[in-house]
Amino acid sequence: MTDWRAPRVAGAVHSDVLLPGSKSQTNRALVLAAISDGPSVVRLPLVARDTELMASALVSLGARIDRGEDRWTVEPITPVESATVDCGLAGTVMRFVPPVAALGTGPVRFDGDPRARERPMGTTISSLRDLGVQIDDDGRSTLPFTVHGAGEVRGGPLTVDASASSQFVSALLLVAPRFREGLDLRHEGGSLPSLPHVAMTVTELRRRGIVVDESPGRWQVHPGPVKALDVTIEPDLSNAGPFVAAALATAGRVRVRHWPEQTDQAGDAWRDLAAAFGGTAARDGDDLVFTGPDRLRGVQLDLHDVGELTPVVAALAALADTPSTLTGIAHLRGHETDRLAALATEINRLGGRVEEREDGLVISPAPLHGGSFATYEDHRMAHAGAVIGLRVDDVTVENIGTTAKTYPGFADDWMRAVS
Ligand SMILES: O=C(O)C1=C[C@@H](OP(=O)(O)O)[C@@H](O)[C@H](O)C1
Ligand SMILES: C=C(OP(=O)(O)O)C(=O)O
Repeated sequence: MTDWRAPRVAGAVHSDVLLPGSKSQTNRALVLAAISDGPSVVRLPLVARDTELMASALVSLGARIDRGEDRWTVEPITPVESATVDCGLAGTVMRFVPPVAALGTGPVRFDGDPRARERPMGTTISSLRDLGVQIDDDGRSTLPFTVHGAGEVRGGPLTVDASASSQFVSALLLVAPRFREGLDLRHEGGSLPSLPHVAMTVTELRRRGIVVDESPGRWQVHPGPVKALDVTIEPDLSNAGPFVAAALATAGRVRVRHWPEQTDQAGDAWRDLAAAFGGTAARDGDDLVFTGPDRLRGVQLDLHDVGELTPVVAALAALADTPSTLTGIAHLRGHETDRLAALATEINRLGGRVEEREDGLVISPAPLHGGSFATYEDHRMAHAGAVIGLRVDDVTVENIGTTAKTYPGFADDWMRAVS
């Protein structure tokens, strides 16, 4: 646990940032490579706790991963007799890997960090059971559990409630081409969050030759081989958030290198979020340049589609000089921590005025003071603390090392960017 004094800046932040690869793209590329028809190459993968856990999980299921610098070669799974998978706190590992294990023949036991045992897993367990897969969970509907693969999964029609996490949908779609009948998946229940992440799943399947028919709340994945591919991972635009926020919070200017022209990443929404806070985002060649407003104003935003951006948005809102309302994000209570409770508690501890609502936060202007900002094993809470610390004296972010979940170099890159 390394507590870390967040750097306070006197003036505007001006900097260039080169971000590590996307967690969501890296972990999709690894899963698809592990079930594909030959060796795949993943270039510029994110190397961080969540992707290391994914790589280890797939290796324990029988894949081979040869890790060169900036280039991983993945040989697909050859079945193993049994395995154990450590999911850490990675939603993508705990939701994406059980359907892969269901294709195998031996028992695969899944567990993770203490908090992982509290994250929603019921839909993964019930959907695989509905497809005929045997799972032992001692009646808990959470981690730990054991998947007993029978060598194949029939697939076909399936209805799930994925209102707690889009990852329940993505997980099934990723492996569906390997089900005997493919999959005709419907979501029924509360509104499905994080739609860009589902779009990313569909894009990645199609790039590998899989036919996917889509209509709202329904995905039909045709069975067939997953073509091995040589892919390059985009920079992680969700992790661009704190740097974009540095420009917005200080009337600064931050250039994010290699921002893709077209992408499914949720973090692409930073272009609109910057405008909502009164800033600008302008393309300059391969890069996107964010400029902050003279006065940061509050925002009224429904973040249902891009929930993972909330902690940094909330930090900016706490620095704004008019009130903000953030809605559509009840599902954040099942993330790395209950992010609505954590943000309200920690911002209020620094003198803020945050009210927690059932599905969001109301954040009113208040003079903030220094203090300790707890992070609850949540990388994005650490980002939020760093952003607030730019404009408030003596903010200490507890356990900055938690950023290693998706961005091991965060603290160093932040110091460089803001000093
Ligand atoms: O599929 C993915 O890669 C992700 C989907 C989203 O999950 P939720 O739908 O649970 O928010 C997102 O928040 C998470 O960081 C990554
Ligand atoms: C919700 C997140 O992660 P996970 O993939 O563990 O769900 C996140 O990174 O904001």
